[in-house]
Amino acid sequence: MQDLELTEEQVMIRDMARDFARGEIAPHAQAWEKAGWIDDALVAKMGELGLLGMVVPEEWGGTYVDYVAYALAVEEISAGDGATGALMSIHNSVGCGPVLNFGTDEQKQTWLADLASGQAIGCFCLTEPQAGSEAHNLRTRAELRDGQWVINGAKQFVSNGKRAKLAIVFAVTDPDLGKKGISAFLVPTDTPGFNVDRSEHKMGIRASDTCAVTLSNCTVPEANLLGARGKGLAIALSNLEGGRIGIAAQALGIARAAFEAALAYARDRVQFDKPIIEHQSIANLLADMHTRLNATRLLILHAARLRSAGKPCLSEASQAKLFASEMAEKVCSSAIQIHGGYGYLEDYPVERYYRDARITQIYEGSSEIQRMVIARELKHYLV
Ligand SMILES: CC(C)(COP(=O)(O)OP(=O)(O)OC[C@H]1O[C@@H](n2cnc3c(N)ncnc32)[C@H](O)[C@@H]1OP(=O)(O)O)[C@@H](O)C(=O)NCCC(=O)NCCSC(=O)CCS(=O)O
Repeated sequence: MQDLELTEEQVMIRDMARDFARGEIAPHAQAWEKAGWIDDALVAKMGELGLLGMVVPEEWGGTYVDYVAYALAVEEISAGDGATGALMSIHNSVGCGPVLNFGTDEQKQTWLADLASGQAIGCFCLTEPQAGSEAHNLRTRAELRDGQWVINGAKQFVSNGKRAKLAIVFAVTDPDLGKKGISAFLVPTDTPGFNVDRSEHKMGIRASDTCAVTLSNCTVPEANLLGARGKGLAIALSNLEGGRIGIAAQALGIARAAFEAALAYARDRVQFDKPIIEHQSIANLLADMHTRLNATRLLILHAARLRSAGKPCLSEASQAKLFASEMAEKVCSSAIQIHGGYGYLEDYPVERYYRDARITQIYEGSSEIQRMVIARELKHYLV
């Protein structure tokens, strides 16, 4: 896709991320998947390059340019490895985002520079065994005792859970107030009582650590309340709005990697005396894949531009995530089809892309939730 609507700075960031992903991420993705862990040195390098502080302004130690630059960078890193794209997107959007948007100056001083440089990775502890799509149905409790918050409960599907130094934890502080009784907390993960119980064994993005966490009398100072008491759900949902742009970009990156692998294979693989790209059925598949990728990027950039401008983009972010994640499954499946039997083998990366892409229809709000959000926002649609 041509760069007509991108600034020089956006192109520069995208190209830097692309070179880095091609040189230092993609060659190791399969090994990291086997190890179930992204190399620590690579994560440190991402921090040095500014890739982990992309929503944080310079004054707080970050590299924020705008959400377009961020989305382009997530796409590139995810084209190198979907798991690394997940780490990057989740850390930026729902790790750094809540501190930046709702933290006091003191909380920002304490955390933002370390988060933005990657010295501290963030994780987002919202989901619970019984509270997935129904985000407000939390059982984790936080009680104020002698000037400290004592938190007890269980969290599920916490990406970056093992690696994180800071957890954004959502807990019920005022059970009688329903959705308005949920609050957010900054919990350093070395706080006694913050326990990572296990890393989950997943279908895809296996190098990304997805954890089950329990909080057992996990006690933090009163000052670790993030934002106003009772505003936890709004804090979670507003950061997920930005997060969904990141996950859409992740899906796009994975799908683009699958497309590029299929294109290269189709140019090389000869059947019936000619490269298979010269067979119309294969050429048509590639044409559809390319079109879907470019249409998706436009949706993502549109949502990213709105968010950069400080405009509401709840529906647009959900549209981008919905479309990108469903597109990614189709495109990755076509890439396997083009590879034939080889596409089903671990020797080629397309089977990993297919597995990695699947989660993007589920986390940070399933496709069903994105449709619900988009439909609800139609109340603003003027006819
Ligand atoms: C299904 C839901 C959309 C339902 O939401 P609710 O109806 O329960 O919420 P509301 O009453 O609409 O809003 C509550 C509160 O939040 C404010 N809000 C909502 N959206 C925004 C926004 N975009 N920006 C700012 N504020 C917002 C709203 O105004 C209300 O505030 P007040 O009370 O009026 O002050 C919702 O439950 C939902 O989205 N569910 C999906 C949850 C989800 O995505 N979970 C995934 C979590 S993380 C994960 O997947 C793991 C990977 S990772 O580690 O990231």
